[in-house]
Amino acid sequence: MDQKGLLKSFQALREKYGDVFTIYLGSRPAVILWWYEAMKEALVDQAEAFSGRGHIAIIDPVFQGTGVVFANGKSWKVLRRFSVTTMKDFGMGKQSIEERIKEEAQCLVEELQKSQEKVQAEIDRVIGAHCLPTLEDRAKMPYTDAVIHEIQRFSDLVPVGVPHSVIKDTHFRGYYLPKRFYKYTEVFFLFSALQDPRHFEKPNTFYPGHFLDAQGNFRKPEVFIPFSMGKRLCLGESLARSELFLFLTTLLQNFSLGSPKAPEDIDLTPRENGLGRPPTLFQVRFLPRR
Ligand code: HEM
Repeated sequence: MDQKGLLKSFQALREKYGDVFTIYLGSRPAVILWWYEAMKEALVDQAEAFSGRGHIAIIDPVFQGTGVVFANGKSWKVLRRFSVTTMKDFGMGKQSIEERIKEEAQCLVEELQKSQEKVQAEIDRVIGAHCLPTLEDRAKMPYTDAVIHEIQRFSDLVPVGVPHSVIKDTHFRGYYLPKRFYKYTEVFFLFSALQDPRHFEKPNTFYPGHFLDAQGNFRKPEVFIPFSMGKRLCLGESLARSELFLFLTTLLQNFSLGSPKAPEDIDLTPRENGLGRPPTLFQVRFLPRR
């Protein structure tokens, strides 16, 4: 295994052993499921069995199995129900949360406008006119929506997501995953589904067309699952999607983004860091548009 390029090592193993295989993280077995189809079979078709949360050795001492993300069993069910209700009470998806996000986005714009940074190069990606963007605009802005989805697809920040575990004896594609492994076996889901050449025409290129049909309407391929699926589906999906839309549109309404480097000189290769793919550090300049 290449410690600095675990994902490449996984890729090589997948080519040799197929879409379901086990690796050992130290002495702990971890089952890897590759591609959307395997993930769907586990997370949706056998949702209950795969709803356990895997144990991440470095995180366990901090959370000690508490908090909705890392809890298991009854406490997870209670916490998840509580979180969903609380988020609804906070107005998730309703006007109030939209207002709050817009206020935050506006504050960010004001902060950036205060700084007198000049740009060397600029990219004009203009959305909207003079009013503040609202969530209602999203349906009328298929290209913007496609760009946002393509940013998420292309960056594929955490391709392995958060590990799961099986909470009962489980048969999966001819393999047996016993419950007694519950505390010892992680199941990782490779979100590299986002780079699947069978579903995305140009998987290694930033291409918003992946999310547009021939008429330019927004379309979301079924395999686009950066928020996972099934019982552990990200609780913040709706909030995160609202934020991404309102922040990006508000920023681009007020600024053109520029880079001191020519576009062709910008290296988009992510820094591979363990199981994540954080982007390289970029210098970005914001040029006020008025
Ligand atoms: C672009 C932003 C985000 C992405 C891509 C993302 C992605 C994910 C993923 C992949 C998981 C693991 C799902 C699984 O175990 O199968 C997750 C879990 C979770 N996310 Fe997010 N998330 C985002 C933002 C947020 C935000 C803003 C919140 C809070 C408001 C949030 C709250 C949670 C919670 C509570 C869980 C644990 C759910 C559970 O274990 O039952 N996320 N997220």
